[in-house]
Amino acid sequence: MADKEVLTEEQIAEHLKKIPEWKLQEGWITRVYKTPGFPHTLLVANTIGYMAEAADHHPDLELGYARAKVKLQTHSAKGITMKDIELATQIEHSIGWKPGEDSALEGKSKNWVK
Ligand SMILES: C[C@H](O)[C@H](O)[C@H]1CNC2=NC(N)=NC(=O)C2=N1
Repeated sequence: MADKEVLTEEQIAEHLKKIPEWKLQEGWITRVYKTPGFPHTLLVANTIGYMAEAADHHPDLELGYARAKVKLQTHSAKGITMKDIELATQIEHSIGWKPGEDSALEGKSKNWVK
């Protein structure tokens, strides 16, 4: 099945153009979210946990006081597959979401996750 095929470095680079904060690093695609502190770090971890469970595909997480590092690879395929690209894209959209300019919601302006 196509979603189990290991992607080449060139294919990965092409997909990462759409989520440019993600990098290929030693066989993983990775992203560091900087947070204003530990409570937000845990919110990030929980949001990612929910996505991972819904997807039945799971990243490694490294949590610090004000950072969450996310690492994805497909263990069963021993490489990066479309499962990793799709979950990274979903994580990026979920963590990066904020109400738009025309929204009724004000949203948090400062001290948020980057
Ligand atoms: C049965 C279950 O779906 C598999 O073991 C899944 C669970 N989550 C997984 N996550 C990741 N990153 N790689 C896998 O190979 C993997 N396998």
